Amino acid sequence: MLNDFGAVIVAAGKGTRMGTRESKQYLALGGKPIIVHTLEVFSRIPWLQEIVLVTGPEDVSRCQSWVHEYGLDKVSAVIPGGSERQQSVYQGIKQISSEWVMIHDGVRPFVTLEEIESCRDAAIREGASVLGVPVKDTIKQVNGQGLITGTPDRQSLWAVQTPQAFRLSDLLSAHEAAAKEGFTGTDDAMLMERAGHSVIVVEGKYSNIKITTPEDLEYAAYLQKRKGEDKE
Ligand SMILES: Nc1ccn([C@@H]2O[C@H](COP(=O)(O)OP(=O)(O)OP(=O)(O)O)[C@@H](O)[C@H]2O)c(=O)n1
Ligand SMILES: C[C@](O)(CO)[C@H](O)COP(=O)(O)O
Repeated sequence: MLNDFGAVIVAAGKGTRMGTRESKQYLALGGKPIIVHTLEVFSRIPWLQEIVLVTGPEDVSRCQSWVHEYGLDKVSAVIPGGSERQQSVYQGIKQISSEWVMIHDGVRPFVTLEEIESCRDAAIREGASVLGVPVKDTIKQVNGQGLITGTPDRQSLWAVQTPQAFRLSDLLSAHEAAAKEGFTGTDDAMLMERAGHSVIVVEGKYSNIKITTPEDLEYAAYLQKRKGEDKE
């Protein structure tokens, strides 16, 4: 099929910055695990062919049960990830059979269909795309002693989110090159940039938060409530 898309949802992290005993992607939000909310958003996308869910090795079976319990029929595989996000993504993309792939963090449950479609359209048009938002703060470069060493021009700074969308073959090669060179990046666009690809940023929304630290949970609860009210 032309321009067919799959998604890899990565959820194999330990949530060290959250500090809860249960990894953050399994914490309940409005009565359901955060990861289920994220999977539900992608499961409702009519043009998406397949979803690969990457979890911690010890969580594969409970995630498989949620896939059945919540009727997440687009999930084609639930597989174990690696110790770094990059390894988890690589394991996931090896299972994708579509021409294009979107990578999304399992802990970004508030992404909307509109944002996902903007990201998809930009990838088809430009070859690779990521969602992002202009930074609101002034950003400083600071050295190990706490001294400011620079203030980059804010006009050029964006906080990058997921999804990030790529041609599968390009992303596989970029991951393989990074692994060969021992490079670890914090997102997939970084690997594509290193491999010489142009990646376009599509303006998303500030509400597409990555649930990372305890204060994010309160904001997530607020966003979830607002989402429920919007549906009423
Ligand atoms: N080895 C890893 C590390 C991260 N992730 C996933 O990548 C996403 C973004 O990562 P982050 O928020 O950094 O999650 P954690 O690694 O779990 O958090 P921390 O860095 O605080 O430990 C999350 O959905 C996380 O589960 C993953 O699949 N495999
Ligand atoms: C991919 C990402 O969500 C973009 O903001 C982010 O880079 C993940 O990195 P983290 O530092 O592991 O949260």
